Amino acid sequence: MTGESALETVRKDIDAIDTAIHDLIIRRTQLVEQVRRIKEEWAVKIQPSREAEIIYRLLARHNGPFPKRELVAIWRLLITATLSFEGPFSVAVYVAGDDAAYWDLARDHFGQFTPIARHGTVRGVIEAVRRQEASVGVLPLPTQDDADPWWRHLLSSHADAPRIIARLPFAGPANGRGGALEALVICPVIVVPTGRDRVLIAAETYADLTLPQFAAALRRADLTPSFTASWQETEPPHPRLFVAELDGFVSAGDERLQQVQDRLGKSLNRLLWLGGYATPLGSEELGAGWSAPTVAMPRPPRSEGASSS
Ligand SMILES: O=C(O)C(=O)C[C@]1(C(=O)O)C=C[C@@H](O)C=C1
Repeated sequence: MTGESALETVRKDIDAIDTAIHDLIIRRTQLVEQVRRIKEEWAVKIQPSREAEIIYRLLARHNGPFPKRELVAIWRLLITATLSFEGPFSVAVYVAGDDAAYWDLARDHFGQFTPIARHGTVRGVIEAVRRQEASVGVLPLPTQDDADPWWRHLLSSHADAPRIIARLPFAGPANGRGGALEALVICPVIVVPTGRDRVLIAAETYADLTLPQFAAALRRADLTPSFTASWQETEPPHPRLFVAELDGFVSAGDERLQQVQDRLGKSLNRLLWLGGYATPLGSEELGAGWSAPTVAMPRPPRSEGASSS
């Protein structure tokens, strides 16, 4: 067989495979039509934990040279296409001036055809999600020295309040303008355990409670803070706020949170669950070719107002 006729034969096989993949996409969408009807009355359609589980499962069974990041990208597009088929789906993203780094992160995760609206302030993103003008919001990953930490605007016990649902990028840095930049996604939906989770909680105090004391109380209750930060509210009644990211799934009703509340007693005004995320894929899972960003949030320096763990 000549090279050209061999190529012809292989291309016929590729065409047959493309047809089979296409048929399966059509069948998958028919099933999603059932999901769409089940969710008809649901205000929020996105199920971030289910999305992560789909990708964890496929990556675990993957083999052969097809790159895992591209495999994830294909499924992200399938899932995002499905979401907009279930109901209107849009993204509010924080864009600081000309720097569209978070836009790129949002586009990589939610696809190039999902409507994305820019907001020049983190508050604008949160309000857009709260008013249901956007389905999800993309915000910078909190750091120790945020001048205006957005997580404090999420302190609400309201059932429909926006919560943290995902961390981006989910499958390692792509070719976006942000390089190793990371973000959190918010939406008024509650994540459920996937087996690979982190959650964020916030606390409010009017007492002399310090962040190291708060972090120590978490550890005494068998919780593992991987990031903590604090904020002194400038507006009356001037509470001091703490945020902590915890390793593993901890639900809002987890008895360990109750233990923290009991131990700190009156010095803790309230302890709130801010949501969580299925942990993004690490470089070892995705294969070589790029250097992984730190998967835990930046560790706080050992200084006043910060505790390391
Ligand atoms: O399983 C669901 O709830 C779906 O809506 C289907 C699906 C998918 O495409 O598999 C789409 C969107 C959700 O966020 C999760 C999964």
